[in-house]
Amino acid sequence: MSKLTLQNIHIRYGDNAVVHDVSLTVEDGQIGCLLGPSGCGKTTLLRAIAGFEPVTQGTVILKDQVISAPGKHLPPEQRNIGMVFQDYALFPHLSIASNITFGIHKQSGKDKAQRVAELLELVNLPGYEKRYPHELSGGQQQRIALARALAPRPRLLLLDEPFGSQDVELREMLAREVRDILKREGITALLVTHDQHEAFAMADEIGVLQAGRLQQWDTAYNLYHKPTNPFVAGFIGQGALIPGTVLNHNTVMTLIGPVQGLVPEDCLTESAVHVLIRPDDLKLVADAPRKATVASRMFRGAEYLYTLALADGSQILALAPSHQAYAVGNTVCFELDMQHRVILPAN
Ligand SMILES: Nc1ncnc2c1ncn2[C@@H]1O[C@H](COP(=O)(O)OP(=O)(O)OP(=O)(O)O)[C@@H](O)[C@H]1O
Repeated sequence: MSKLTLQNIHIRYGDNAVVHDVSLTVEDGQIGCLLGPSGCGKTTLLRAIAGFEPVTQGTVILKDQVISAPGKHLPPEQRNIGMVFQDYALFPHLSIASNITFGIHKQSGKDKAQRVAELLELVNLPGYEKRYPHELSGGQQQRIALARALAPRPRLLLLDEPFGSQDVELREMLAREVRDILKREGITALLVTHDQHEAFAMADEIGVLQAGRLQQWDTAYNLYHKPTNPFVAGFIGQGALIPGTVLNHNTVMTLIGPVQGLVPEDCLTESAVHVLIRPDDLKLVADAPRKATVASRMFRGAEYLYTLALADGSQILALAPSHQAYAVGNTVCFELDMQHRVILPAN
């Protein structure tokens, strides 16, 4: 398996530039993910890596080999890259064994049968050789699609919204299962999704894309706890950015009082900043000087997620046990119990 490197990739469709200066590395045996809203260019990047779109500028390198660059384009069939799509596209009239061996027709019958048995074992469906796709659940069919993509021992596996057609509850579980399979095989992979739970469940590193630009390439933990810009702070997890003014290198004054945290070096005293407040940074209590009004609430089983309106109309989120319920319109008191210390420049 192989390391994947994208260096300063730009991609256009005619006059329309859709990917701007994207650079990233997925190390050998690691699982990377491109995460972002619809239309941000995720599939376009994946198609460029697979060789279905040329790059306008930049270089795609797979295991020390330049496979795409302006004026250089290795055809998709020579890249040895496997792909898994949302609709898994198994051939309905072929058995599971024939579906899996579809891409390895050069091997002998005995080698193929051995590879099929090995892959069915790997995806936890041993003995399914003679079945047909319609006899399998959606999740099982997706695992067969994975086995088919792995059959020719690709250098890299690309997965485009692979669990998009599954129930939300199933997706995270499948993502975990597929991660375990890829890790067992030591496969380098790049996943594309707009579902952050899927990304968290599967990837070692995640890139957040917005309008064709990579905003941050990092671990799930860092994206949540250390976002480097307002887009990532708002896109990953839940929370609100509230305005503040820098008091000193370690303190920002906000509407809900002073917040301690490392102020970015380029934010001078008295300059305007934003402070990220996640729902778990707030504790609702019986009495405290800080007050807000319940604007709305959502039942989450063990907890309610409250949207609270502050005096100036800005909103923050808070989690509280559901047995301790507050109605919409109620005034609540809260304390700050800052788990996150994210302060970002205001512009
Ligand atoms: N073949 C094409 N010709 C012209 N424009 C295209 C083509 N394919 C995609 N686009 C445009 O490029 C942009 C990026 O599309 P892309 O499919 O890469 O987004 P995406 O992030 O994968 O979205 P989604 O999550 O909805 O699949 C969009 O504005 C889209 O309309």
